[in-house]
Amino acid sequence: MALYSRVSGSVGMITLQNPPVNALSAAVRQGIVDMMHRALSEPEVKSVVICGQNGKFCGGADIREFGAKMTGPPLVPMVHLIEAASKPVVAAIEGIALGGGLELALSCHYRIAHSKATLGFPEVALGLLPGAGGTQRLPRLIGVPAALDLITTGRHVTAAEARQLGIVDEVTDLNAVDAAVKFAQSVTGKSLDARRISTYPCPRPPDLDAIFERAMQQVRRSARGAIAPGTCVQAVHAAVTLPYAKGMERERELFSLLFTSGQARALQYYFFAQRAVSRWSTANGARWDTSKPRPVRKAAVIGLGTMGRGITVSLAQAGFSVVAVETQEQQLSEAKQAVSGMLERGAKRRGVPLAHDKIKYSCSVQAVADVDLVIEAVFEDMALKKTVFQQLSAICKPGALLCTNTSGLDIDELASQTQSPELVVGMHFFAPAHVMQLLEVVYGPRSSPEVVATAMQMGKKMGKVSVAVGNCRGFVGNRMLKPYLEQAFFLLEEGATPEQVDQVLEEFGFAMGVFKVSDLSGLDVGWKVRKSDGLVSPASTGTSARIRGGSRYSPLGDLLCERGRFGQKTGRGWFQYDKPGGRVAKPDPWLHGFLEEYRAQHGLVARRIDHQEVLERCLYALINEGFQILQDGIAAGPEDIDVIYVLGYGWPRHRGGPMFYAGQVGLDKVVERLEHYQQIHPDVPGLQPCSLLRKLAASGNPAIHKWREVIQKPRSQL
Ligand SMILES: CC/C=C\CC(=O)SCCNC(=O)CCNC(=O)[C@H](O)C(C)(C)COP(=O)(O)OP(=O)(O)OC[C@H]1O[C@@H](n2cnc3c(N)ncnc32)[C@H](O)[C@@H]1OP(=O)(O)O
Repeated sequence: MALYSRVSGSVGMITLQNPPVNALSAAVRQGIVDMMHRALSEPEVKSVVICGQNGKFCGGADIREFGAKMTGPPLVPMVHLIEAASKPVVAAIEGIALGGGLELALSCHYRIAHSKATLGFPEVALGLLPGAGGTQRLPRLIGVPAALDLITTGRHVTAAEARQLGIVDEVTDLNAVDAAVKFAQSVTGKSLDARRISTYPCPRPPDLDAIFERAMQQVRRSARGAIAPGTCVQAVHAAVTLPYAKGMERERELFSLLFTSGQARALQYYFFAQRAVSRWSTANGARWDTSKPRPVRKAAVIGLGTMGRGITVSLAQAGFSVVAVETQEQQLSEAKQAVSGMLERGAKRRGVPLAHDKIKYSCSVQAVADVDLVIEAVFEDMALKKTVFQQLSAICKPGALLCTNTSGLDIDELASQTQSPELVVGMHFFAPAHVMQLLEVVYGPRSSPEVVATAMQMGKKMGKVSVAVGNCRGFVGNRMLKPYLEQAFFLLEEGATPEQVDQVLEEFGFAMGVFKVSDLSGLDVGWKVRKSDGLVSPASTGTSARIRGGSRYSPLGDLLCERGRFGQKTGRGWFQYDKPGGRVAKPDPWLHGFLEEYRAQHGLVARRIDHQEVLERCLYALINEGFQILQDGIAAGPEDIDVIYVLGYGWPRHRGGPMFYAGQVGLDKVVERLEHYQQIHPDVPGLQPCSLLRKLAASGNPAIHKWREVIQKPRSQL
C-alpha cells in the first residue's frame, strides 16, 4: 500500500509500504494512484514527494505477482498520471530504484538520490524489458548509447554515476527525503513543461545505425540464446524512430512477447530459486532457521594448489584472517606470489583495499592450532586427505570446524578420522575458487546443524551462493555430470563427433559443450578417478573393454589419456589446439580416424545421429539423475539442483536449470523419451526413468513448487 501524509504544510508525501523492497504490488499501485489524486485535489498541497519506507525507494514490479492474473491499476497509466500532474512531483530515492521503481522515478519531474542509492533496469535478468516507459524515457533523458548499456546489461549504477549520466538531479549524503521535501518547496509554482521526459525529443546521434548494429552484435555474443537482451535493443530503437505514443505501443508489444515467453518464466523462477537455497534443510531435519552459525574470525587453508590459492583469496577478501599452509618451501613461495597477484588484480578491479596483511603463510600444519575453521584443499586423494584429517584433529583447538574441499569424496569417511566427526563438513568450491559463485556445502550423516550453518554463512560472506547437499559420490553437481558425460561418450561410439555434440549443447545455451569443457578441465582428472575406481582396465580391447560391472562402459576417454591427450594443457584432447595451453578448439582429423578405427575394432556401425537425440540423451540422462538425487534426499528441492547447475556447470540461466527445464518440457514427455531410448539401447545405463520422475509424471506434471509435496518428507533423526 501507500501512505499519505502532509509535511511542512504544503508538501504531499506518498510513502510506498511493501516490505522488504517496496515492490509495486497491486495494492501499492492502487495506493499511489489514489494518493496522487488526493494530493492533486488538495488546494493546500503545492508539490508532492514520493518515497519508500525503511530507506528503500522501490525494487520494481512485484515479481511474486507475475504468475497470477493482473489486478489493480496497471503501471503505465500510473506513471502517465504522475508525469502529467500539474504540481511538481519529486522522487526521494533512498536504497534502491530498480526496474518499475526507476520508471516510477522517471515519471516524476525531479529525482533526488541518496549517495548510497543504486539505480538500474534489471528486467533483462528476469527475461523482460522495462515495460512502463523505461525504454522510451531513458534514451530521451541520457541518450541512446548509455540507455542501451543500462537496459541491455541490467547493471546497477551508483547515485554518483546516475548524476553524471543525468538520471538524477541531485545527490545528497544527508536524509534524501528531507532534501526532496526542501527541493519540492523550492520548485513550487515553476513551469513543468521542461520536466516531462516523455515530451523530450529522443537524441539521434549521426552514427545511429552503427550504434544499434554494435548493440545487437554485443547482445548476440553474450546472450547465448536469451531473447530479452535483443528485444531490449528493439524497444530502444523504437524510442528513436517513433513518436513517444507509438514507441510506447511498440514497448508494450515487445514486453508482452517477453512476458509470455518460457524464458521469462525460467528467469523469474531462477530469481526466487537463488534466494530459496539459503533456506536450507538437511535430510535429517536440520534447518536454516533453527541452526545458529558459530563465530569464525580466523581460518586456515591447507594445500596451496590452484584451489587452495583461490580459497585463500576468497577468505582474505571477505575479511577473514587466514593461515595458508603448504608444506614444501618452494611451493609455498610460488603460492604466495600467485595469491598476491590475485589479490592485487581483485583489489584493482573491485576498487577495494589490498588484503595481503590478512594472510600468514606457513610450512607447518601446526600453524593452524588456534584457527576457528580449516579448509583442507590438498589433492583429491582419499588416503592423503585422511592423513591430513588425522593431523588436524590432533592439532586444532576444540570446536574448530574441519572442512574439506573435495569434488566428490566421502565426507563421512574423512569425518571418521577425527575425534569430532560432527565438526566435519564438505565445502566443494568450483575453479577458479575466487571467481566462481557456487559453493556446495556437503553435510555428512554426523555433521552438526551448527557446522552446516557455519559453512553456509562462510560461503555467503565470501560472496558465494551456498547450497547444502547430502553426502554421496559426486554430491549433486558431479553426480549428475556422470550420466551426461556417459551419454556423450556413447554417442561418439554410435557415430557422432565431439563437434556435433558440442554444437547441439552450445545451441541449447551452454557456454561450452561437454567435450570442450572436458578439454579445458583436463581429461586426466576423470581418468585418475576412474583408475582409482578400478574402471580403467589395462587391456581395454575386445568386447569386454566396453563392459564394466555388468554395464556398458565407454573407454574412449581412457584411450585418449593413454595417448597423452589430456586436453588444452597438452594441445590435444577431443579437439586440437595450436599449442599446449591453446584455447581455440579445432576439429581434429586424427580423432575422427581414431573413432572410426575404434568403432571398427568393436564391431560398431556408425549411424546418423540427429540433434534431437544428442540433446535428449545427454540432458534427460542428467535430469533423470537429478530426480534420483531428490528421491535419495541428497538435495532438498529442485531449486538446489537448478542453482548448482546454473552457477557451477554453465546451464543457461534462461532455461531455469535442469529440473525447471524438465518441468517445461513436460515430465511425462521426459519419461516417454527416456523409455524410447532405453528400448533402442537396452545396454546403455542411465536411461531408465527413476521412480520419483515416474511418480511426478503420473501425478499430472505438477508445477515445480509442488514437487516437494510428492518428494517424501525427511524424517528427523536429531
Ligand atoms: C510493466 C513491468 C515493469 C517493470 C518490470 C519490473 O520492475 S521487474 C522487477 C525489477 N526489479 C528487480 O529485478 C529487482 C529484483 N531484486 C533485487 O535485485 C534484489 O532483491 C534487491 C532489491 C537488490 C535487494 O537485494 P538484497 O540482497 O538486499 O535482498 P534479496 O535479494 O534477498 O531480496 C530480499 C527479499 O525481497 C524479495 N524481492 C526483491 N525484489 C523483489 C521484487 N521486485 N518483487 C518481489 N519480491 C522481491 C526477494 O525475493 C527476497 O525475498 P525472500 O522471501 O527472501 O526470497
